[in-house]
Amino acid sequence: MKDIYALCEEKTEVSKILKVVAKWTAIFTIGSLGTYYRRLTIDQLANKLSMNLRHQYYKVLLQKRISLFAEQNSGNLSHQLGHDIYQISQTVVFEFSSILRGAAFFTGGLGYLFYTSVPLTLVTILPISALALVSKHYGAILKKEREKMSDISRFTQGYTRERISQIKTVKLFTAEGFELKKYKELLDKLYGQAINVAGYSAIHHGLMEGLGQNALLWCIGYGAYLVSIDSGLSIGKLTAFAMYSMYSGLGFRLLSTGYTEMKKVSGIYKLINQNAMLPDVETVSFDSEKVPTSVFNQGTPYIQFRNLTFKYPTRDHLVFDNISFDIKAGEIIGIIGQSGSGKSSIFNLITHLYNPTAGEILINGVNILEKPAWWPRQMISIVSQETLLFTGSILDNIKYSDPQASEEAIIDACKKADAYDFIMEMPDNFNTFVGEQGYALSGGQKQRILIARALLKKPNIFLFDEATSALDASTEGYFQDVIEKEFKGKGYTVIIISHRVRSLKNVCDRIMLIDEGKIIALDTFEQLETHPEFKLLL
Ligand SMILES: Nc1ncnc2c1ncn2[C@@H]1O[C@H](COP(=O)(O)OP(=O)(O)OP(=O)(O)O)[C@@H](O)[C@H]1O
Repeated sequence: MKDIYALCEEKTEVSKILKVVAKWTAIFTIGSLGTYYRRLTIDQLANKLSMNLRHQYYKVLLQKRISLFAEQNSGNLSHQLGHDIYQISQTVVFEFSSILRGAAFFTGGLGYLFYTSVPLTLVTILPISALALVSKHYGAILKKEREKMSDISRFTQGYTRERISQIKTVKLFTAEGFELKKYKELLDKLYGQAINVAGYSAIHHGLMEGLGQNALLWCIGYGAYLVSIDSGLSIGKLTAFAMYSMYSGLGFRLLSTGYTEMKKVSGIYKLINQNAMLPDVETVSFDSEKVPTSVFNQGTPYIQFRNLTFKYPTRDHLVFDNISFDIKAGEIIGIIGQSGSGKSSIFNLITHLYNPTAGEILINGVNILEKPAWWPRQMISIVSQETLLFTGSILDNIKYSDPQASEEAIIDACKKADAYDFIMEMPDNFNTFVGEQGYALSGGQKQRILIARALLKKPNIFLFDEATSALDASTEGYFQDVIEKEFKGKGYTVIIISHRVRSLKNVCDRIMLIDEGKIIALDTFEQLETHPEFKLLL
């Protein structure tokens, strides 16, 4: 750039000025093209990184045991998966490139400054060093404050996400006013923290700008003095010096902003990494591995619980303390017991959603706890109050259990589940949209679709957890017929949890009576009638 500054040293011919300006116009144009490609490449890189990280993190989350999801707010996890990872990727890629540019500007500029005038450089460096200290100090404070803001923001987002997904409950409790007030409180908290962050950020930027400008002023002032005492520094050199000190300043600012931003996302990354590293993982079948046929070759599955002790990870209370029982191949078993006695926990264990503290669970003699978690789940279909429908069409929901299922198989499953007729009466038949969690359907319709979905999977073991609670008496009768017609003696082992004890009488081979985690009896309905605990449930 010497030739540009030389123009300022003395009177120069217009043609020479034009030549120099034309040369530098070309250089700057190439530079701007470089900027275009740099931005494009960086953007592409950032987006690619974000996609890859999201994909990886989703994969990690899908491998976590269900207990992680019980402990964490789902809004929090999806915020991390979406917003947080995007922010990390953008920051890392953009700031890394900024840091590289900053380092080039800073070291190149500084080198030139020392080369031009050592004393002037030292005078200029003083405020820049102060700038570095200020940046470090406020960078650390800002990081903490932003982390706090991020926590509040995450909580707020999770809170509203849950309320919106449960809008029916909010409305039925006429809690709109309460919710609005609560949201305002959360927003006020968020705003308060945002103001805190803004305050520190403003101080940081104000000081940086003030010190930066002073650095330039001191440089020019001292430079003018050096020119006035004929120290060998010309006006042209001083102009060049001022330009390069601005480059160094810009380089420094890029470095310091890059550092602050990297620190900011490192906090967010730490939280994500904490979740990712949680040890409670299970083996997931991403490649649709199959349970070896040898297990099926042994025929209809029989199930054995051996000396099983279990507690939920978040509780100290033992749900089961050393229980054992056998379910024979092809049996239809009913489970009854007071609320909280442990009925659903048996399903949670057979499906290996949770690990027992001690004992064994055997299916056809194979201890499922020694197998990957997907192993028993592949053999089991479960219909429960907790399994919900996804946003999408009826067909999407039914095919979820077997995306490759033929139309014939789908219709067959729907007919067996008594779902076919009502689906055909829907405005778009199988393509009817069911809304989030199946809002656009009645409770009974939802459950029939769930049963059709479970049937389509063609499992060996069926688990029904209060599956008939939303069905009317006639449909429930039909459901019992289905169980008898489709399951009894057809190579399935079936377990049904029900509060409607009498409804199990004709369907089940045996009934398991549980009380506070203890198996009181596992016998025929008639035999159970002698138990006082059984009478309480009738
Ligand atoms: N995810 C969980 N985390 C911690 N404790 C749980 C969890 N699920 C159930 N429990 C506790 O385990 C015990 C047994 O619960 P379980 O759901 O198995 O009972 P249940 O007989 O199916 O009850 P209900 O008939 O009311 O559905 C209860 O004390 C319950 O509070």
